[in-house]
Amino acid sequence: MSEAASARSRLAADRAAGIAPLEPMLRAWLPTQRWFAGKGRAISRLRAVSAAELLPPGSTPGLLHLLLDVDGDCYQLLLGIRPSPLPPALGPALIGHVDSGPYTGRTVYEALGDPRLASMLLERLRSPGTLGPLRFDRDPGAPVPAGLTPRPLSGEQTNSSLIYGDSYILKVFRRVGPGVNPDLELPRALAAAGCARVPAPVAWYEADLPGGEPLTLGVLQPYLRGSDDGWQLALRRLGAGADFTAEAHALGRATAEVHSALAAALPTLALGPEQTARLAAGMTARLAATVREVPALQPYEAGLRGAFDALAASRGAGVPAQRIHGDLHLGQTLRTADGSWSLIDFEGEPARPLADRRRPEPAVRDIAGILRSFDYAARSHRPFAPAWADACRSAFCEGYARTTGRDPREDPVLLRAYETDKAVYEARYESRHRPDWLHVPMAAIRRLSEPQRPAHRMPPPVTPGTTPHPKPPRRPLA
Ligand SMILES: Nc1ncnc2c1ncn2[C@@H]1O[C@H](COP(=O)(O)OP(=O)(O)O)[C@@H](O)[C@H]1O
Ligand SMILES: O=P(O)(O)O[C@H]1O[C@H](CO)[C@@H](O[C@H]2O[C@H](CO)[C@@H](O)[C@H](O)[C@H]2O)[C@H](O)[C@H]1O
Repeated sequence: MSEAASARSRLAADRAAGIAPLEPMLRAWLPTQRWFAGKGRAISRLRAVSAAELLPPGSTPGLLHLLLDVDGDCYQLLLGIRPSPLPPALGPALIGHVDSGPYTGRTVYEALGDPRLASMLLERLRSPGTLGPLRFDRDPGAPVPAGLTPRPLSGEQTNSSLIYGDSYILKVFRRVGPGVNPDLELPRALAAAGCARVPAPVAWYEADLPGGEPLTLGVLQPYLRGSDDGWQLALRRLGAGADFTAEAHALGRATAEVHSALAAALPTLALGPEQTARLAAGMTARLAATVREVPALQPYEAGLRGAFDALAASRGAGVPAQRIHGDLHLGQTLRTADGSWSLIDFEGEPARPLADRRRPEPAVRDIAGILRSFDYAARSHRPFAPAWADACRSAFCEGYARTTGRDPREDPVLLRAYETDKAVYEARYESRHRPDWLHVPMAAIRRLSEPQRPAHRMPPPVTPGTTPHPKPPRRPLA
């Protein structure tokens, strides 16, 4: 680090203590952000964990990087600082005006909305090095061109992303914690193993804070221009009364390739009877907690528990466990312009502790996630299209088996336990975030709580492209 930069970082450390004048505006602004997890309750504690000036506030614009502890959760903020008033184009990014302390008379705003600051961030990622607690790194074999035009990604997401020149996408993680984020760790491991199913990180940045592991803050990876999100594609096909089994089959193969590469590249385990029983106990405990939160589940609790009891009782031999995606559903898949599938967003379920998300698990957890997604798609359609979902589920499993030699349906007890666990998770997710969608996991809950009958098993394999498909929708989606 240059002398000037080190002086700046010392100054920034002093300013971490001096951000007090920003506090009131941050308290008001944070709950308005999609990525802020503490909505619905007043913020009691807010303090800066670190501050680094990527551009000093004397420059116009200035760029301040903050890690904020908000009631025990750590958030990453990138704040632009300019003299008032802001240019009109930055109006929507406004956070507030400062009237005391080191930034007196200036306006603070969300930096990712400012193309100049977004460009500056890319420049920083292009040249490895440190600035205060921040460490910028890149893959030396994948140089990123300068001067790419930035734009924020529109649409719902857990974090915040910027697209550069339609060639790269930078994900800025919002809620962060010590330990490498699997969304950096797994794609890097896959890239090193030569697996092309996942866009390979080309640059990333982390924070080194005293006394802990580094925190992953952002990852830059190639942007798959012109790709279709698997969820939207499935809905479009359903709406047109069209078949999706060829795609489901190919997605099964792609998922299996990713699983095989992860198993080869990273530690694996065989879960013995005790560990399997513990896994089942974890699912049972999640169910009990969810029943308390979503009373509609209560009549089905005993039936659902049966799936977990069966898992606990079923094991003589070990269940293979490995690193997995952890939150796989159709919205995490991209079909590229050449028709091949890629998987994205390896963060896992963001609400789970990082240590849990990094633990090896049976790969069937991911498979259950995709199978549930076909059901979601079919139930978003009017009329409900069960044959479409069944055919997709079969085609996916077949594609998976084609690559790994093992059809997930050969272990119905394990598959049912994971599908049940996912449906329970979805019931909680929907009741918290989209109550209008609760009926979708509830339908699965009813089905999965029934005693297992042979008829309950999935239909035999289909030849892709030959599925009976539903009629076009008669009325809009729910
Ligand atoms: N490499 C990529 N190429 C094209 N689009 C992408 C890529 N990575 C992410 N996206 C798009 O960005 C959206 C958000 O990405 P995601 O990793 O799911 O972020 P988050 O974890 O914040 O939800 C995805 O749904 C997808 O549409
Ligand atoms: O946004 P994330 O990727 O973190 O995932 C969360 O939100 C998903 C909805 O956006 C939710 O997925 C559920 O709904 C999908 C349709 O919108 C469906 O395809 C999935 O199968 C279903 O689980 C996901 O559960 C939640 O973690």
